[in-house]
Order: sequence, then C-alpha cells, then structure tokens
Amino acid sequence: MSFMDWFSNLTGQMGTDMAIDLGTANTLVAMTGEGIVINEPSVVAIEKSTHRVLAVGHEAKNMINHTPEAFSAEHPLKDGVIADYDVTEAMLSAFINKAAVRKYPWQAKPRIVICIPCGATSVEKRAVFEAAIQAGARQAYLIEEPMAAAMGADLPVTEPTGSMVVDIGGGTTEVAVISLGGIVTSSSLRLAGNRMDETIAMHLRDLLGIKIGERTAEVIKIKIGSILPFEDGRERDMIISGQDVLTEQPKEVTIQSEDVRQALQAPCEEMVVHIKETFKKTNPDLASDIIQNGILLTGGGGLLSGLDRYLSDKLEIPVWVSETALTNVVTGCLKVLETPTALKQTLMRSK
Ligand SMILES: Nc1ncnc2c1ncn2[C@@H]1O[C@H](COP(=O)(O)OP(=O)(O)OP(=O)(O)O)[C@@H](O)[C@H]1O
Repeated sequence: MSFMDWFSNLTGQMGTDMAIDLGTANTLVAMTGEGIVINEPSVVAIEKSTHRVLAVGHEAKNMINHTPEAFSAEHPLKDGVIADYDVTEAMLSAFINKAAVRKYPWQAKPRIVICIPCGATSVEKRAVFEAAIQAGARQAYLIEEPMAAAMGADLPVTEPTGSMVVDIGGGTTEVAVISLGGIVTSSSLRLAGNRMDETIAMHLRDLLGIKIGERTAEVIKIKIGSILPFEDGRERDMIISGQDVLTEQPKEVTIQSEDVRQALQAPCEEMVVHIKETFKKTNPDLASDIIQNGILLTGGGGLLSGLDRYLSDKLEIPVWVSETALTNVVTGCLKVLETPTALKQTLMRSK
C-alpha cells in the first residue's frame, strides 16, 4: 500500500464517509458516526441576470420566497434522475461541503454512497456518479433506492426469503423484490408524490375554477389528502387561495377532503397496476414469502393517509408503512458504508 493510500484510508476512517439520498423532492446527507446531518429540499436558487448558483436547499427556497423576481428556482432532478447536470453538481457540492465538518485540516475527501432509481439508464447512472466525484467524493458508489430503503428499514435483505419494497418518492415509485442480498425483480414508475400534487391542482381547477400552484397542492395533499375515508370517520376541509381561472383575480374557496380524494384516484390506481405487474414477475416461492411477510411501503409519498390500507385491499397482500419512511434510503446508504461486503455489491464504484 502506498503512503497516499495508507494516509487516505487513515483519514477516511475519521468520520468523513457520507451517504446521500439524492431525491427529486429532498436531499438527505448522513455521515458515519453522526447520522443524518442534512435534510433539505432539492432546490437551487439561480440569479436570473448572471445564471450564477447563489444558494441551495432551504436557503434557496427562502431567497426565492422573498425576492422571486431576481432568482429562479431550479429543481435539478426530474423523475428521480438528473435533469440539469451542472446545477445538480453545484447542489451536491454545496451539501457535501456543508456536511463535512472538517475536524482535521488534513482530512481526506469523503467516500460517498449515493442512491439512484432502479430504472436509471447507464447514462443516468454515469451522470450521478460523475456529479458525486466532481462535487468532491474520494470514491463514489451507487446503490439502487429500494435496496437502500429496505436496508434502512431493517428488512432481512440478506436472508433466503423474499421481501417486497414499494418506495414512493416525489418523482418515482420504485418497486423491488429483494432476496439473498440482491434485487431479484424491480421496476420504476415515473409517477409519485409530484404527480399527486399535479392531479390535485388540475381537479380543483376543473371543479371549483381555481388555479393553484404545486406548492399549495402539496400542502393540501399532506393536510387533508387521503385515498380512503379517514379512519376516525370525519371528513376534513380547508380554505385555500389562488386565482380565478377566468378572471385571474384572487380567489378563496373551501375545499373538502372528498374532492381531494377523487383527484388522487388516478395516480394511486396507476401505482396498483405497476405493483401488480412487478409481483407477477416474481417467482412463486418468493411470492409466497411476500404474501406472508407483507409489503414495506416507504418514501414520503407512502405517508399519504390511507395508502397502506388501500394498497392492501387492492393487492390482497398486507402492506405496512414504515415509521421512518422519509429517511430509510439515506439510513440504508449509511449501512452500506458500514458493511464492507455490502459496499462490494454496489452497482458502480470509482476504484
Ligand atoms: N405526510 C405526507 N403525506 C403525503 N405525501 C407526503 C407526506 N410527506 C411527504 N410527502 C410527499 O413525499 C414526496 C417526497 O418524498 P421523498 O422525500 O421520499 O422523495 P424523494 O426521495 O425526494 O424523491 P424520489 O425518490 O422520487 O427522487 C413529496 O411528493 C411529498 O409531497
């Protein structure tokens, strides 16, 4: 081993390794020995006049809220994959620098495990990989999101039993059957939480003649959205403001949770079809394990009220929603870093 390798390994053991859940909606960074240190929206503020990146995450969102005419909000990831390479790299690099509390001036660059959707093409994988290296990784490793989510949720991924994961994020719904430490069958649907927001906005426009933005639609979904009637039997309502479709004048209306439920039917039905198709591709032994063990529902979209019960009814398989749905992927990536055998099984690595 050369002096540089030895030195790099030594400094690499000083807590600089990082796990990153590079999501369409949120980016989470966790560090070995520290846990989650960053949980921020995947948003970058760009100065319109110069096209310079001025801020990322919460800071970017605040800037845009206060002076929207001077900055544009970029979402560098669309449907789980990189849509704008330069802006993604700038965002990653800002998060990595923010997370790396440099305890020692000689500390090495971090090794980074970063997740990608199952359906990512080799070009999309390469883009994430390069972005991590350019943003400051010493070594970069890629892992598929549902595998990371399953590890984060403590599913028995290495055992000879079948576990099924449905990870509903902002941009993608990832479905995977895992056994003996690998993904046996998987598929990725480019429809998830963001599509729910869009269908809510469209439905309210048609029903009540009000135009709302995606941010308002997301608040509605989280506050009064549900795919089945609420378990306490009480429906909810909420006052929202937007613009009149015809006059574009300010408009305020009270919306009912039943209206939101109607809007959520189409995207949720599409998810059911997708999960059923993946289940059909599973071999009978693993399928019977899944029927016995149930399906893990994770990702922020999995928190939609009633979605676990709805999927259970439609699939005729028990579905349980993880209590740590928003953090399983990053926690799983961190476990990969801490388990050398798991690190070897990642999809792509730089050395
Ligand atoms: N309580 C909730 N009810 C319904 N949806 C929710 C809730 N909390 C978060 N979400 C939704 O979860 C989505 C974000 O989830 P998550 O952070 O897992 O996605 P991501 O990792 O950024 O996206 P992707 O994996 O697709 O790249 C958003 O659409 C958000 O509106």
